Amino acid sequence: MSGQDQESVTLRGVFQAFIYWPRIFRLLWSVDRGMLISLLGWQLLQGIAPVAMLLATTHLINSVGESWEKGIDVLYASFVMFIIVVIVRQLISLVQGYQEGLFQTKLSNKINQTIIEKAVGLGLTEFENAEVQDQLKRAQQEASYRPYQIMKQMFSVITGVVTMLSAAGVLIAWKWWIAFVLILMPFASFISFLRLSQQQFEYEYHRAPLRRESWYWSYLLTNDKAVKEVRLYQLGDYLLNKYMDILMTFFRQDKLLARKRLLISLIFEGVSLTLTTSMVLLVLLSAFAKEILIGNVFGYVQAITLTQNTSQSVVQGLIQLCQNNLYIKQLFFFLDLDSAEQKQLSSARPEVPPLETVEFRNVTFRYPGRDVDALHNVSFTLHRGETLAVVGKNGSGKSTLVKVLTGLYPNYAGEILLNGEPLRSFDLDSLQRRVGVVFQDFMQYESDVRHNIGFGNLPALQEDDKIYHASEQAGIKPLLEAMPQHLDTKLGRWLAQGYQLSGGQWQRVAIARAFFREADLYLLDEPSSFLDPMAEADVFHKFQQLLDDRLGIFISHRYSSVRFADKIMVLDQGQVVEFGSHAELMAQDGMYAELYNMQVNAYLSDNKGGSPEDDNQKVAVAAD
Ligand SMILES: Nc1ncnc2c1ncn2[C@@H]1O[C@H](COP(=O)(O)OP(=O)(O)OP(=O)(O)O)[C@@H](O)[C@H]1O
Repeated sequence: MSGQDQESVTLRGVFQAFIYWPRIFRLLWSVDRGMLISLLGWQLLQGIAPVAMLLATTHLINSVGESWEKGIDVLYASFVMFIIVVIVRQLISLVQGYQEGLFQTKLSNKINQTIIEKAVGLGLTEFENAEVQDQLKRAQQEASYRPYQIMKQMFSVITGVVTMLSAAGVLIAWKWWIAFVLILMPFASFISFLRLSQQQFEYEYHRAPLRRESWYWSYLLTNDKAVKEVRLYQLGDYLLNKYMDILMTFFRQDKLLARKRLLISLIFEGVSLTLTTSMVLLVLLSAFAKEILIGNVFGYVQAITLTQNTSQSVVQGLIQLCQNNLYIKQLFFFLDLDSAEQKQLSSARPEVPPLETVEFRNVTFRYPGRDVDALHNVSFTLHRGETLAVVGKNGSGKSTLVKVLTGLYPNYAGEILLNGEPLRSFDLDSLQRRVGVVFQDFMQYESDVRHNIGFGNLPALQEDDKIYHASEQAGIKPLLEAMPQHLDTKLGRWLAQGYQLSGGQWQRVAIARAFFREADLYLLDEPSSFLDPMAEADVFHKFQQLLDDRLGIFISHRYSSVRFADKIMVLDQGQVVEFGSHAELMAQDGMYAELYNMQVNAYLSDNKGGSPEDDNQKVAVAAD
């Protein structure tokens, strides 16, 4: 973790975090300045209200005695004034509550939007980094309410100070030192409580990875995808225990803190109660000695408790402000993350022109934290109208090649050239608009068919003919036509009346999504892993047609499809070990020929005596 984070856990860091206040103010201001100003106004009035109540009550009680001499009108006048103060106070509180609720929602929406915008802007390597994920989690967890709390606490400190000073004013007129003691007393607890808050923050800070882990266990226990394995392997109790272990760790820490807080509170409450009761006794004795009126007994006792309570709440407010400072720092820390990858790719650059050639020139890429290259000196050239099949064992770098080519991992060495110009010199978005891709771990969107396919080309989302055309190319048009609401049929299990598809059908939807994009370059990463041999042959046939004047790269372990590609590249441990057409590679009798023959022989030995049908079909069945 960075030095900045460690620093925040010290007491000095608590105060240093006040530097974020101007930013918090700007944030609050940007949400709704009018509402912010009026909330501040209400808060000031709220601060004066208790003392106005106190004075009105004192006046009311004293007016009883006055009315004996001056008549009943004096009493009525005080009573009316009292009622007005009560009504105004209630009204202020209601209006303030209403506005606060609205403002809180607006603020929380704005912050969540800002966090998500930041997360979306991160590069893939950054996004896959566990530390960045922890920071995101910390920011998300605190963000929706901390800035609001800070604002509320600032307000309540202001209100508290106004109330405290006005209540103390009542006492100063009588005995100034009482006000002085009452105001200063709670400040003695400031450092102890602050340390406690700091400890709580430290616990919270280190909880981020554990929270993610606990979230994952609970996700496995409650998600419909995981439920089959969890049931069958009887993982339920084991996972639940893991989940509960984490929760219990949190609970033990919280309990320890709660005990400390109880102890400190007991000590300070004891001292403060002794002092306050002594002062109340002093008021009573003064009344007994006829130094003050009965109405003033009420006024002074109220002023003592009000001053004591408000100075205590001012101190509590300050402590919470300091504590929230620490949390808010996490939010800004995440928002200030320097996304090197995005910067590298998002500065103003020319658009990618229609693609004619794609060339890899000695491309090398290594994942962060790894000590071997996932791609090492990979070179090849592909022209418009050609298809390239990439084959190789598991972990040989095939999927990485797709991700590097689409700009998801920009930190590669060597050069990727588009029409002879470096990929890095182009605008990334414009490249991605020219690419249709099916990832190995393609998405299954819990939405309707229209969106599942339409996400491939959002501007054409409402163009039913085009969606049907893409679905035809992916071989699922008859399925869509048979669905109850056709393109508006919801897919998956999360939504009500969701229509669940088989693995292969989902994969074809993903293929339709890629085909729906009017792309120059299609990248299919094991697009037939879930498909039956007939479906696979059908999809590849359509793929070849689609690629008539475009570029296509597909990754497959099924040699029945691979053999028809114009070029075949064999990767082994990130390096190109063979390159050529099917015939050329078979003639070389190297790794490709070995893998190809292995699949054919496996099929043939399983089907001895069967009629010699289409060779393509045999290999397809043998594959995977
Ligand atoms: N996100 C990642 N972070 C770190 N290492 C990764 C990541 N993805 C893949 N790797 C590593 O990079 C290497 C190449 O992985 P890649 O997914 O490109 O292989 P592949 O040829 O597509 O394998 P498969 O046939 O199993 O799909 C592997 O050693 C893998 O462990």
